[in-house]
Amino acid sequence: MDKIIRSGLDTVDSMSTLDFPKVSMDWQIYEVYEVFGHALEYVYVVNKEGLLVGVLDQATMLQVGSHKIMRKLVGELECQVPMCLVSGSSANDAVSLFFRQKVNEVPVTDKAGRMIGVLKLWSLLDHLAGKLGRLEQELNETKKLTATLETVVESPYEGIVVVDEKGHVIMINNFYLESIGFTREQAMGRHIFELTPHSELPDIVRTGKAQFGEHWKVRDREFMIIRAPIKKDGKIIGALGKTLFKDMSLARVFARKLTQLEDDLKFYKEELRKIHSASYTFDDIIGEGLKITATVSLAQRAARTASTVLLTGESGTGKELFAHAIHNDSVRRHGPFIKVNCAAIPEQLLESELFGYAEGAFTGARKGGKPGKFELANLGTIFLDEIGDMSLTMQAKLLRVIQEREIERVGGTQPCKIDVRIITATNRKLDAMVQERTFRDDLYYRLNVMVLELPCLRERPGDIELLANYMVTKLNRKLETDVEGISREAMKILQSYAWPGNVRELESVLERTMNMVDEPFIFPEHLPARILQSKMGVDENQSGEQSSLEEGLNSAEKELLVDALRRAKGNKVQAAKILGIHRSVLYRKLTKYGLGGETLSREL
Ligand SMILES: Nc1ncnc2c1ncn2[C@@H]1O[C@H](COP(=O)(O)OP(=O)(O)OP(=O)(O)O)[C@@H](O)[C@H]1O
Repeated sequence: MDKIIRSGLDTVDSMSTLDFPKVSMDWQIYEVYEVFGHALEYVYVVNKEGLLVGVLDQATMLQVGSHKIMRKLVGELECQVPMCLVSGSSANDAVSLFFRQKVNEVPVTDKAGRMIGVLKLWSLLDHLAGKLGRLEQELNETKKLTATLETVVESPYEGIVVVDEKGHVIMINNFYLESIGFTREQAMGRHIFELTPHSELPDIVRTGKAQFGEHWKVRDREFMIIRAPIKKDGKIIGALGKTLFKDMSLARVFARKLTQLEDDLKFYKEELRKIHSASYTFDDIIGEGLKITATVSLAQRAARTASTVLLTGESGTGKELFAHAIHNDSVRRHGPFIKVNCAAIPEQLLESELFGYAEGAFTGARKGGKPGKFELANLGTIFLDEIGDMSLTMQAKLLRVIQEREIERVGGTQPCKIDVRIITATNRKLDAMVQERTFRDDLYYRLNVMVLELPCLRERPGDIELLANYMVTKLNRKLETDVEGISREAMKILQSYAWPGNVRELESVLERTMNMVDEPFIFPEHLPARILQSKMGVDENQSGEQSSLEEGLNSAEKELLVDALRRAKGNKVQAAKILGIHRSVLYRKLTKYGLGGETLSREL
């Protein structure tokens, strides 16, 4: 008996995955579980404590005869089991009898007839019914999933094929079938090479490497496709081939859209970079006068250091231009250039604008907080324009930042180290403000490290012509105009004007004029009245020498005109070309020198 039980016990492990009911520990019974089939495949023998003491497999039972085993067991345990179990010639008969009678619980009594437990048989029918129910549910779910999958797979816009690990087609949609010219019956189960001889899906199965955006040509149609391995438990069990677009024309539309989006992105990135970068260099600073050239050299020297720079000068003298140039000539040129106009931001906002704010710092504060200009300028330059307009409170905070080289967001708790070069500018007299105690002296001394005083335009009249011509070229680009230049007379007027608004005023006068003028040259009558008024002074101051020079120039010009007309045989368009001037300028000059009609014929 021991031997039988032991040999049976050896099978327990191999059966552990089967769906057996659990042995209840509080049953004082002997249990027999029927597992499957019409025979008792296994008999579990449980002792009074409910512990499994043995497993008898079918072979053992058939060999020995289950009724004998039962008898033996019963004998050993001194109990009786009903005759139905032990009377049959084989275990099969006994089980059949049970199922016919739909009996699955049999009382077990001792020799004295006292019931000592229940012999339980697991009913195969109940077991199967339960299993069937579960299977049906699983089947329904699988059907639903299959229907969903079919809808997805049957896309009218994409072809899909799936092969197993041997390269045989196990799934294919109609779009794909149409593309390769096969029916479903012909394709399913066939090796992919029989459908598309150059298919790379078997390679994907072999290498496990996906391919994306590959070009695929089949029967004069072109597609863009992806191929990907299908894995289960880390093992490659097949491969998927999928076209990405209905055809290449759609792919091209998509590619065009993508390129457009990329271009837009590039454009906006560039715009953002421009906003946060300095646009001008020292080459953009025009001027040959002593004062301006000396200031440029000093600025170039400042660019090579990390010191704070203070730019002073009247409005429009080019302070911002210099700040850009210094940044662009410094080691920080690849870092950001952030400009803050301290006068333009309301006092209560300036602190958060400069230092940022932490999340929840105030009602309406952005989630995650917001970095301030100092943080944005990290590793670059911050240009604090109109520093003289900063309140005393803010001056104190700025001083702290300059001294500590760290900032703390409004409402924040953590100071943050920054590496920023500071350039400040003002058109106010900071030293006088210090005397008046409207500007902190300690901050003034911190800012006053390298001071650049920009000359105003009236101090360098010699540069007006240079600047004006430079502006005409610059404005032609901006306004898309074709102004060739400024006439001598108009230039004289510009040079005699005081330019209280400095270079900015000169630029705006020329912009306004160029917008109005239809001719290639700017003449005095095109200039604004306030500028023209300065002409009076010039006329009065003109010397005899200047007049004779002008006369000389005029007669030389007249000669050139006549000569060109002669060479062009009187053709004015041709003559204008020879002179390199516009036709309308030629007409104007002909009128000026009285070279119209008969006079001209005589001259020629
Ligand atoms: N030397 C110069 N060469 C060429 N352009 C100049 C020069 N100086 C100034 N400009 C031009 O004049 C205009 C005004 O210059 P900018 O804004 O730098 O002056 P600003 O001193 O900073 O003025 P504000 O004090 O009003 O801020 C800009 O278009 C600038 O390019």
